[in-house]
Formats: sequence, C-alpha cells, structure tokens
Amino acid sequence: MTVKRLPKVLGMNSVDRVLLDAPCTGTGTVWKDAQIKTSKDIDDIRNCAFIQKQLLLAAIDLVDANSKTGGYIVYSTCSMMIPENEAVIDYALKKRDVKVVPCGLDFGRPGFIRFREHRFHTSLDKTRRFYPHVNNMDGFFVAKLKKMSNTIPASSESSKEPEEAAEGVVDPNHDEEDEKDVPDGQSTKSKNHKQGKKKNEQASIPEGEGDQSQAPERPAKHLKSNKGVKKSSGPKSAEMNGDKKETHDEQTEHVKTQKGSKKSKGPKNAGMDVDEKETPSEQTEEVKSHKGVKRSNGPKSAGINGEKKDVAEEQTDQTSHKKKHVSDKIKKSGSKSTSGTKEKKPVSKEGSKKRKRKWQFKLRRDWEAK
Ligand SMILES: C[S@@+](CC[C@H](N)C(=O)[O-])C[C@H]1O[C@@H](n2cnc3c(N)ncnc32)[C@H](O)[C@@H]1O
Repeated sequence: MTVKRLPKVLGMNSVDRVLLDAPCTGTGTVWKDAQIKTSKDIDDIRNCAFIQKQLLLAAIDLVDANSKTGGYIVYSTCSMMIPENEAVIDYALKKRDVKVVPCGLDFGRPGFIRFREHRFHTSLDKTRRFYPHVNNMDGFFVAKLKKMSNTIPASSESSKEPEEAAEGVVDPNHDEEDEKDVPDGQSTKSKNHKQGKKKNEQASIPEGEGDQSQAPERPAKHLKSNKGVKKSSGPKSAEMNGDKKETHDEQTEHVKTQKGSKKSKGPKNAGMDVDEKETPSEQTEEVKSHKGVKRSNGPKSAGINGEKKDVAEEQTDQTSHKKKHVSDKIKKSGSKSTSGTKEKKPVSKEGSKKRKRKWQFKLRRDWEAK
C-alpha cells in the first residue's frame, strides 16, 4: 500500500492527532555513528524528503481538524538536513490547511526560515532543531502543526505531489551569490577534487541556528554512498540541557572520506554553553584532497554573537568573491601582496588560504557549470 492511500484506508479525518516520526537519513546520529557522514548522499536525502512529504500529507489527511481534543500533527526526524525538515513542513503548508504552532519546547533552536536561495514560511521559526554538540542528544528536528480545516486547497489537488516531493531538496549547486546571505548551509563537497565528476555528491547540511540570522555557508563535505549504514531510529539520548540562549552552532564538520583523517568526536560538550560559535574563518575551511587532514570538530571557538556572526560570514564570502579584484588592485599599486604577486615569494599561510579559497570557489563554479 502506498503512503498516499493511507488516509483512504484508515479514513480521512478519522483521528485526533498523529505523531509522525518519519524515516530519515539519520544524519543527526552522527555523534554515535560517524559513518553517517560518509554513508549518505544527496540521493538518500532526496528519497527521504520524497517519502517524508508523502507521509506528512497523509498524516494531515488522517487528522480531523474539528477534533476538540486534537487536530495536531507532530513531525520529527533525527536528520539535520533542511530538505528533510523545514522544506517538508513548508511543503505541507502549501498543500494543506495547516499552520505551524509552537512545539512547547523551550530549548533547541528555531528552524530555518531561509536557506540559500530557499525561503520558507516565517512560521518555520516555531519548529525546533537540536544539535548533538549543543544539546547533548541526537540531532533532531520537530515541528507541530495544527490542522485548520479538513478541506484540501484546490491548488494542492491540481498539482502533482510526487514530483513536488523533490522540492525542498536544497540544491548544493546554488549560486555562490546566494551563499553570501544564506544561513548556514552546508553543502557537502568533494575533498578529493573530483566534485565535477561525481554527480549528486553534495548535500545540504544545516548548520547554524534558525533564528533570523543565517549561518555561514561552508565548504561542502563529501558524502559517499556506502551501503549498510545503520538506520536511525530517532533520538535516544539524553540529558537535554535547556540552553535557552543558544546561538548558532555549526555542526558542519567536514565529512572526510579519506582514511587517516581525524575523527569527529561527536558531541563533546555535554552541557556545553551554546554560545560557542565558529569564527567566520571556519566556514571557509578548505576542501582537502589528501589524506591525514585534520578535520574540524565542530564548534571550536567562541567569540561572535549571533547577529554579528552572519555579518562576519557574509563579509568572508564577499571577501572571497572580491579577492581577485583586490589582488589586481594590489598589483597595480605596487604593494607587496602575500599572494597573487608576480614575485614568487614563499607563500604565507594567509596567502595560501586565500588561494585555496579561490581555488575552491573556482572548482565549485566549474562544477556548478557542469
Ligand atoms: C524514525 S523511525 C520511527 C521510530 C519509532 N518512532 C519508534 O520509536 O520505534 C522511522 C520508521 O518509519 C518506518 N518507515 C520507513 N519507510 C516507511 C514508509 N515508506 N512508510 C511508513 N513508514 C516507513 C521505518 O520502518 C521506521 O520504523
């Protein structure tokens, strides 16, 4: 039986409420199953998003909006992927007469309302995101919907739902321009310099918090598609430290595909103060192609507060985009630049970083072009 038939079989508007703990990629379980970082690829995310959207619509159709004791649908996943979370809820908002209501949880971070080129309904900030390194639990997403009426918007019925299920899958091949003002994102990128050759190897991973501010875009991580990955079955732990002043976290560690690279230590900060943040520079970690590269272990630094972070990151992006121009100007003015100058001086760390960034953007551009 297909998911779509579920309401017809069980009865449309026949139940008071539904808890939909949807099947997902389980990327939120990364702290206890590091393999998840390399075992899932964009196709897995797409497939999950597809079924999740169908399941959510079915769940909504099952619920009776006029129930005096219910009319609610709670949707959850243990995935950190926006396509499996906010995008699914946003999709449901367009397809059914439902609205997002507060979850009643005073911890966790608000869901994203914008991400790269995507813009979600502002009520998505009532959803909640939980991060392993922040909340000492599996990465988790939860949204509570209130069904407003049992009518299905005409616009919804006329459209083809299946194909729309693919909507919301954040295309990692977005314009670089979009990265500037977009929140965290975290596309996954190949570290072996073969991005262009591999298709659909990037996936978007949320990183920051979802309140108005957006986290910085990060170099993508490379996701491999290995089989035999453990299935996620929802969050299992934990002591949820209710940090109310959570700011952005950046769980966007680089997914390393090579052996020998340092492993992520997962949530190392039980009860960690949520103020921990990544510095702007962290979002521009280079894509490494060789083995033995140290990996980022998530949030390391503190320093910037939520609002400033976006700005800082934006600036970082802009800086990268303008690098070439700046370099040219420096040349013209005859000043000695650290990189890009004619004289081949030993490249400084800073220069090396810039060049890598430049190279990274170029790769991405080329890859996107393909
Ligand atoms: C995150 S788990 C839910 C775990 C459940 N809340 C529990 O505590 O046992 C997702 C569940 O969805 C089921 N599932 C997978 N694909 C499905 C589909 N197409 N339709 C309905 N359920 C599906 C899986 O078997 C799995 O039990």
